[in-house]
Amino acid sequence: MLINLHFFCNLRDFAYPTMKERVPIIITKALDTLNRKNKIFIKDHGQEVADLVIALVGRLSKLCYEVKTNKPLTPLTDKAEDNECWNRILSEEENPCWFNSAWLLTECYAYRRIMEAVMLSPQLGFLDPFGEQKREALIGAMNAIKALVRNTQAAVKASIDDSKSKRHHLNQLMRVCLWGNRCDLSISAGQSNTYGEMPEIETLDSYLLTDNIDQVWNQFNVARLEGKVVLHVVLDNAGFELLSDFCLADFLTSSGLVDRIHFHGKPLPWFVSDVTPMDWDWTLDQLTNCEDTVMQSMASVWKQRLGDGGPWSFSVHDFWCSPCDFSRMKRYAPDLHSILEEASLVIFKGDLNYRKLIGDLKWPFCTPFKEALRGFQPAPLCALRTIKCDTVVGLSEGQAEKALETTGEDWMIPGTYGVIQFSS
Ligand SMILES: O=P(O)(O)OC[C@@]1(O)O[C@H](CO)[C@@H](O)[C@@H]1O
Ligand SMILES: [Mn+2]
Repeated sequence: MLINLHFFCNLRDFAYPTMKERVPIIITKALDTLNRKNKIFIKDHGQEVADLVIALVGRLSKLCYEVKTNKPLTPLTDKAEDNECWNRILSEEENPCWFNSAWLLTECYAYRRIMEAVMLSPQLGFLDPFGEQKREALIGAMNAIKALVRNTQAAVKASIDDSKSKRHHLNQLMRVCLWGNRCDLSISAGQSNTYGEMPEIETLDSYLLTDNIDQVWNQFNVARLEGKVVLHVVLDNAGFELLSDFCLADFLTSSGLVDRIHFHGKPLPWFVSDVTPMDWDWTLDQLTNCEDTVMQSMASVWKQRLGDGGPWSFSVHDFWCSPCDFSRMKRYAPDLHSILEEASLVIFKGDLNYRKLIGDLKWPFCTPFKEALRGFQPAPLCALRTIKCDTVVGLSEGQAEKALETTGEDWMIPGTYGVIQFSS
């Protein structure tokens, strides 16, 4: 059994610079944004709310100081639904503090404390400390999105009654969905890192370390023989990545490969870029109201599919914003686990979801993906993940060493490499 193989804040692990530098930068960027918009808050919401935002900024500065000076992790004091679960988990830790507790706990706790600071003033319920960054990122990605939407339409047309073409375009769009995960504001500590035009997807294949697309294709066909094909997508980042998820979903639905798709978002602003219900609605509104008629019509179809009785649906669950890795889902969120059990396939997007799939443990690189799941298998699942922290499994002998040699010691940090890993 793996013991003490969690990430802690020692100099060797990426956990250290994340907690020492990047999380304080992310908190500071959030409070700076709120400070800068004080006049807008007065204009839009009145002096009382603006004063509450000033108090919020004070709470965020205090949180930043606590992180930097390695203070104890304190129980949550807001009245949110997940408060009791969070405080139970914290109470199970022995003297938890920022630099001595497991990284997965402390990093998730940091984002939950940011939202505690907001939710302590119920009148600020409308506030997303990362909203401005996510909106700017989407607007900055509009050219790439215009190209992607057109490519998706062409893929659907080319795939009608042509299984070989369907297979080829699935391959393409799964890759776009994977590499779209590089666009994440937490790793860049808020610097927008969206693409201009999406680079030719094949040129990125040399960075794709595991490609289980054949098993994904096979799973769709096996599920088709058994009846309805139901896909669940556990979303990650808003902006370009969410559009790549929408386009993959559009292709799968329009080509008849999949009958129903359920998307899982986050109930709270999370790791800067993650998709909240507000991001979901705002993104669809941006596209249906933009001047580009192709995007407008595509997004209108998506909105119809999300309507009553449509084939698409969206929901959130507190568990996605808990510090629990997914092997604990059955115990901490049995309702969510049984929802996933209905799926023909569950796609998990991004790095944090991948860390939770494998317990954020320091596995040997060649550990089989299924072994690293440690029993978490509500349904056949596929991880689409660009590597942004120092753990990965399912590699073949020598791959990690080659990547290290080619790219240098930080090869696992900026999302340069990716994996498409399937387990059933
Ligand atoms: O889940 P995502 O959006 O792909 O990445 C989340 C992330 O940016 O945050 C953590 C480090 O701060 C890592 O898991 C990863 O770098
Ligand atoms: Mn994310």
